Amino acid sequence: MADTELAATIKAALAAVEIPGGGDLSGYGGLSEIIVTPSAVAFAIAVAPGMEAAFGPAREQAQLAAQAVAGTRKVMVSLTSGKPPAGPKFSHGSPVPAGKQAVPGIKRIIAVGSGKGGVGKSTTAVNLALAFAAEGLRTGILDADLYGPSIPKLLGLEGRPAIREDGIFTPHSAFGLKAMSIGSMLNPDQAVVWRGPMATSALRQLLRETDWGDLDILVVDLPPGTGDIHISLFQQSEVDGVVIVSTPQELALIDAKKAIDMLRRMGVPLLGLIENMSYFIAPDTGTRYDIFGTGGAENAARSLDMPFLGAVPLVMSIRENSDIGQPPVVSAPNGSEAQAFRAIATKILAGLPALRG
Ligand SMILES: Nc1ncnc2c1ncn2[C@@H]1O[C@H](COP(=O)(O)OP(=O)(O)OP(=O)(O)O)[C@@H](O)[C@H]1O
Repeated sequence: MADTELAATIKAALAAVEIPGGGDLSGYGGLSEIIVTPSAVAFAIAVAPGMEAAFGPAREQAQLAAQAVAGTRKVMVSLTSGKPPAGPKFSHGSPVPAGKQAVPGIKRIIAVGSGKGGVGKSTTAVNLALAFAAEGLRTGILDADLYGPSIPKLLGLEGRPAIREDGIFTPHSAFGLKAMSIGSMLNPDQAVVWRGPMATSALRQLLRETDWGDLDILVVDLPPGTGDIHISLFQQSEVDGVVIVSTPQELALIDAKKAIDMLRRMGVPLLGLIENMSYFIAPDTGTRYDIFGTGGAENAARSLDMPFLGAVPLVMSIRENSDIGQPPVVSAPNGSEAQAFRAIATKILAGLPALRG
């Protein structure tokens, strides 16, 4: 069944779920969009404060009704309370929709995603965060790639984050960034097997139970693709925008397009596409080789009607310095790699709406 068809079938099935005060869930204004991904189905029921317990049975019935038609996909139904339901979909300038909560002290959140793994998403996230800090912004980075956390290595973080007496994490400090990663809480060789609810609750804790202080911007390094973590982050938090990293190959771009399509359907603002490992600079001669052709990601961005934010070359020094926890933006701030990341960061900042509150 196509995703849209499945969402419609689930919505129809929710007509059998009665809600407090009369009426059925299918026609209820607080029912969110039903998000269908290859492995999951998620939606939220927004209720007025104090009505959570009354809506509990409806949530359970909704879960069963959706699971009955969702096949092997995992169904996640969350009950959220806050502002009254309904109203326009999230967009800048409009109030925060029901269920989405700003993180106190953090003015802007941008997430870095990719269609497939290994395209340099985490490297980009770290260097963009450092470039924002170099612009004078108080910046944090959150490693939400719980299945393959690489921020500790990229920033050379050592040890576990301190935990205050009230259970709140104190983030690591690295090159002027505040940084949190589940990676610093695991043994180096520990295989991470997160089941969906565990992963989403771990993300919630890392984001909301960390003493970030006052930040102008928090960069979130997402897992590749789209899954539970994305759904949970975008449903629960006000994310100002997502940048997508892709390499120029056709296959990587196809995956990037799929992720972009899914994010659009979640109503997440897309800030633009970055092409990483775009071209190769020979270390001995400095000659540029367009090994994958040119303009692939730029054309893809145009066809997707989203900004192209810039290209980062494939350079040995990026890999070498990243592997030893010395990202180019701080280890060689005047080098061409650092300049490439800084130019992209400037473009992202120019495209962001004014600071919240
Ligand atoms: N522009 C670049 N030039 C050379 N090497 C790069 C470049 N960008 C990333 N790399 C290297 O490619 C590897 C993968 O990068 P990274 O971990 O950032 O990718 P990712 O997309 O976050 O991967 P994952 O799916 O594991 O999260 C790393 O070894 C990194 O140092």
